[in-house]
Amino acid sequence: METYASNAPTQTTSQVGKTGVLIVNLGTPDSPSVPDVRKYLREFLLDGRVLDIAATTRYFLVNGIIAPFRAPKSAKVYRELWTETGSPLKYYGEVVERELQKALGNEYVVTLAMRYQSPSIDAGLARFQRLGLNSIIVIPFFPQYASASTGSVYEKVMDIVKSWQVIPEIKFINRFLEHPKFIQGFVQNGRKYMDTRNYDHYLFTYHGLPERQILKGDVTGKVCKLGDCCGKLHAMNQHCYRAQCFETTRRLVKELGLPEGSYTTSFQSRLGRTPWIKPYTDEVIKELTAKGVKSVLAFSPSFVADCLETTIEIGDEYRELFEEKGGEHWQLVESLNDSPIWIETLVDLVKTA
Ligand SMILES: C=CC1=C(C)c2cc3[nH]c(cc4nc(cc5[nH]c(cc1n2)c(C)c5CCC(=O)O)C(CCC(=O)O)=C4C)c(C)c3C=C
Ligand SMILES: [Fe+2]
Ligand SMILES: [Fe+2]
Repeated sequence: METYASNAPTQTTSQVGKTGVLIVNLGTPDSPSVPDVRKYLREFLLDGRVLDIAATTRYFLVNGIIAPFRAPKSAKVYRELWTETGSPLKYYGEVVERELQKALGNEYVVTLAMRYQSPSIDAGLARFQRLGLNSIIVIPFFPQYASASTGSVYEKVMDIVKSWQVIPEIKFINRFLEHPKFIQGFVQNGRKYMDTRNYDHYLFTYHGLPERQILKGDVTGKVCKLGDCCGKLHAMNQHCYRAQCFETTRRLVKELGLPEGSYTTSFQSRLGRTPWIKPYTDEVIKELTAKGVKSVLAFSPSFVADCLETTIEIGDEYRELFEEKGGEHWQLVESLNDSPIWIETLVDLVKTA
């Protein structure tokens, strides 16, 4: 068979013609030690798509303030998250890598990468280059598109392959919130709790973003006002992350059969003093408890694997706030992790790419 990269060092004819599938999640520290967490935060927050401010201010802020002061605090929380298999984000990534490889068979080479820290996107793509694969499918593990997540993965991949002599066909999966099996995965997990008790309210809490990042994505400058306009996803606001989150909730609510008024969409994890997209999860929790809500089932559909933002922020910190304000029963629905339906979702995404 013809190969396009005949000088690739470990290429074998048996690999030629295969498709590389690069599954990419955000990344996590190598360990919960302060130096490793600092290294992770530095790489993450020096990304101009994540902290989208002037480069000199970003360097000053990250190196002078965030890395020295936030790293010890974050490391403490990462120690609570860490299990005997390490960081859940990475552990589930590795299981999914194996399961997806099994499900796809030997026409495909599946490789896990992290946008920050390890295993790196450089290493994953170098593997594909050595094997002389014909095409690559990149699946960022973010159900909704955001410049800070999916956009950053695209930029990194393009930055690496730009120096290759032969750039194979590359397909990027932009988002998958509409995929019925992705929705069904969260529905299955949620039903496990709904079958055993009733909840006063259902919360769909997504990773937040600075408002300016959403507004920069509106090329017309006229469509997104960060208000009710994001409530419906249509041709003109396709790239609005906030609108994509509301659409995700709409689909989940439909499948779960939740009545109007029994659920809320909110945004968590804000950092810094600039405005982030609203409503803020902590404020919603205070409003709900003030209205007498005693039990909440919380979904986190911007994450496909449990991580610091789900297990600790939603599972522990928001629970504490809820109970402090008079709430009685707070339950986090686990993420898709290594569930068979998540593997089936990925198989579909690959086969239809
Ligand atoms: C400006 C800051 C941040 C933006 C913008 C941002 C966007 C964003 N992040 C995720 C997914 C994850 N983020 C995680 C952790 C995390 N996020 C930020 C900041 C921004 N994220 C920080 C500083 C951290 C580290 C933890 C901390 O110190 O608080 C994680 C968890 C990783 C883990 O190890 O478990 C995920 C996942 C998305 C999808 C997103 C844009 C939509
Ligand atoms: Fe984040
Ligand atoms: Fe919007």
